[in-house]
Amino acid sequence: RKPNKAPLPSPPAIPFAGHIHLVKKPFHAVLARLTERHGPLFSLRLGTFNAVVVSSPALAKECFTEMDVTFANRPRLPSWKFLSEDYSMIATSSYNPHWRNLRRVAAVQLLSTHRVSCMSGVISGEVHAMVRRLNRSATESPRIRLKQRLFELSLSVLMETIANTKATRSEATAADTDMSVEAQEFRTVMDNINPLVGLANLWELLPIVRWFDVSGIKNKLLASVTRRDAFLQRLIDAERRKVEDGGSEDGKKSMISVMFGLQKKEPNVYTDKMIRGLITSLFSAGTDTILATTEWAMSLLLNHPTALKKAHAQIDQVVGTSRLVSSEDLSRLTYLQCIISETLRLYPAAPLLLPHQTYVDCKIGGHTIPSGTMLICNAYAIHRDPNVWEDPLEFKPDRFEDGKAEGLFMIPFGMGRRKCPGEAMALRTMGLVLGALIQCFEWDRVDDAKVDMKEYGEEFVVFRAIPFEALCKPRASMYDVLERL
Ligand code: HEM
Repeated sequence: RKPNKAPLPSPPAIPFAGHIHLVKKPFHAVLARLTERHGPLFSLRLGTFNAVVVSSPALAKECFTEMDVTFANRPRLPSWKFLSEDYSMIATSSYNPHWRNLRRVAAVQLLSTHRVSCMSGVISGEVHAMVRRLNRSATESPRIRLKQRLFELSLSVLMETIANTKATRSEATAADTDMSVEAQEFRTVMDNINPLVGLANLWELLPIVRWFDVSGIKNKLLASVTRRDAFLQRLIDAERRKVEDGGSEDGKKSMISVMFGLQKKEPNVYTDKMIRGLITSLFSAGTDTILATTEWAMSLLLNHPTALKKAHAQIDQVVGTSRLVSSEDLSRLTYLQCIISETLRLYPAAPLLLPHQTYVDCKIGGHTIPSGTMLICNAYAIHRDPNVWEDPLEFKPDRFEDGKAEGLFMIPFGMGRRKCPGEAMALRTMGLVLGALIQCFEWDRVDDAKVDMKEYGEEFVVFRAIPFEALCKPRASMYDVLERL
């Protein structure tokens, strides 16, 4: 590519403050609007961070293929110091041998496709439990909220696969909250942390806000971290006791016991700190992302009843009505997969991925980018690029049918070295839960109005601004299956 001597486009800045006036939630939407004005590559000064924002398939490919290593670092966001034991956890660590080791354990030992297949029975078990409780609630009162139920589901899938907690975990109640004691505890921790961190918070960006810290953000973060760590330490201790008592057979091993096995062989590499850090990262990265995507999918389906009917019909044809959707069915439920892809296109749970950073001077689009610059990749804008997608704002799962979208660029899980290692687990869980929700229940809007699709961006995940609410009726043809759950 030819060098580009022209300065990088940049919105008007305020002396000293840079572009702080542009920092608003949801930040991906602000950046998408700036892209319309300044093009797919522009720079921002966000307090102490110099950033470039990339919003086109070509530039994203350039950053995450040719320049993958160059951009494999993470910026040092102040909140990550407290949340991730001084930047030592997988999602926040710099690109170095320590990160490579964490990544190998996560991708190969804990979350590989093979491991996810081994965990399928456990994931299905949690989906069945959710459907059983939903059936009970819907029979009593058809008006259903899904957010807490989906959080309970994603947390219990992680608790079960990470720490085999079935025997000790409390039962979620059938009431509308449908949250176990553990889910309520972890939700509180996440709700306390989420609004305080991420790129759209002045505390992250401006040292002066941190020095005075009038809202006491640092102390709030530290208090939440103490609570989070106590929750996770209890899981680790309980699993250690079980392993000492003999543990489970290979295929059914929890992630913690897999790591204890590694620790036995190489105690200096697989330290307690490393195990605790990995567990923390998986819980933080895996719960809200699965919850948000499934909630978006259900909202889109309620606004597009034809797609919902088509998914129903395929599930009835492939699975029938005498049993629930299973992992083995997922590859044949092609339309369900199209729905999940189209949801991830329109509402990627982490619309700006996680921020990257270059550790050397480099070039993007021919422009020189100095070492230490933060890279923000706007997957949300890329997924809605009219040059790539026909009717980009429309929900059209059919566009993915029969490989029609092959070659069209989307990166809901990121790309390159720092790509999400939880993709296989997320897709398996979302396929099973969405498949079961469609198979077992009739869904309808609570009134004639379409489901409001307003977004609410916190931390790095974008949720529905108004929690999903719908009328839910068990399908008569599934009564027998639901009774047996
Ligand atoms: C719909 C569900 C999910 C979505 C959309 C998603 C998306 C992402 C994205 C965009 C990133 C950042 C990639 C980058 O920096 O370029 C990421 C990182 C990560 N995700 Fe996920 N994720 C999901 C579920 C999960 C699950 C279930 C787990 C594990 C249980 C997980 C674990 C991680 C970890 C550990 C990282 C950090 C990787 C690193 O920095 O090396 N994610 N995810």
